[in-house]
Amino acid sequence: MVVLSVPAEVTVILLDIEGTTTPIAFVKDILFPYIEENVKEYLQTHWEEEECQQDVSLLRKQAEEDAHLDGAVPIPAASGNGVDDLQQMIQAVVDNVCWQMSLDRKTTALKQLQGHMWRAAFTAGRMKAEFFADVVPAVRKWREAGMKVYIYSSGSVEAQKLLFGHSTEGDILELVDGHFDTKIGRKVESESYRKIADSIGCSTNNILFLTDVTREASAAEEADVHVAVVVRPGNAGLRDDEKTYYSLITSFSELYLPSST
Ligand SMILES: CSCCC(=O)C(=O)COP(=O)(O)O
Ligand SMILES: [Mg+2]
Repeated sequence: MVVLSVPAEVTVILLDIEGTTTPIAFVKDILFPYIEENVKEYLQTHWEEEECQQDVSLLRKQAEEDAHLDGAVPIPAASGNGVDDLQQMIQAVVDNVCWQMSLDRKTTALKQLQGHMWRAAFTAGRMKAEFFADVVPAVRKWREAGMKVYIYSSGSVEAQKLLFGHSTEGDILELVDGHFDTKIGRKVESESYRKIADSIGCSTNNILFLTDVTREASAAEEADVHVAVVVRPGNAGLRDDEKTYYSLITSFSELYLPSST
């Protein structure tokens, strides 16, 4: 088995979700289709609620910023002109959400609405999040060795908590010391990793970030965070130069903590 030694200065392990702790197939084949199939009904049922109106406002603001992009779908402001106007507005939000999802965009606005929609499915027990088999045993071991474990995903913090709270391994939320999402910044920007270190109260070089996406690894590394790229079944392939440059692991069990036996 390949073993990757964790540098002694590392005290925090920061984990990506999709493609790292959780199969991309679970996200692409279960979580995302749930949104596409249910968004219209969700909006029609929850439209009058404050939370739903906040989600729509954030999506509208994002749509304004996206206006210059090819195929962007605008969301008109409410004119208050009755049922037809409402149905048109809901359809515009649906089309905007589906357009963003077709590009796998990671905007905070999209991720916030998705999180709210998944809540009903997870809490009703209609959905359970999948984790790779090596994840929970490794995280337990790291924590026993004194490591802190944090999550940094484009999925909203609320959605992250749903996944960890309703997994095929049971409620594993207690294994996580804290969560970060794109509210702290995009995962492909190095400043986000500096802010995460500040928020945890450590230096960036105390963190080891595990992700499947090399653009995220590169941004983290630029901020002096240690990185390893996680290679899982179903993940996008890596170029040869990426395979040579990055430390690669195929299972969390390949990480060796000098402090553990
Ligand atoms: C709570 S994760 C839901 C999946 C998701 O929406 C997503 O965008 C995953 O992105 P990641 O940053 O974990 O690769
Ligand atoms: Mg990922």
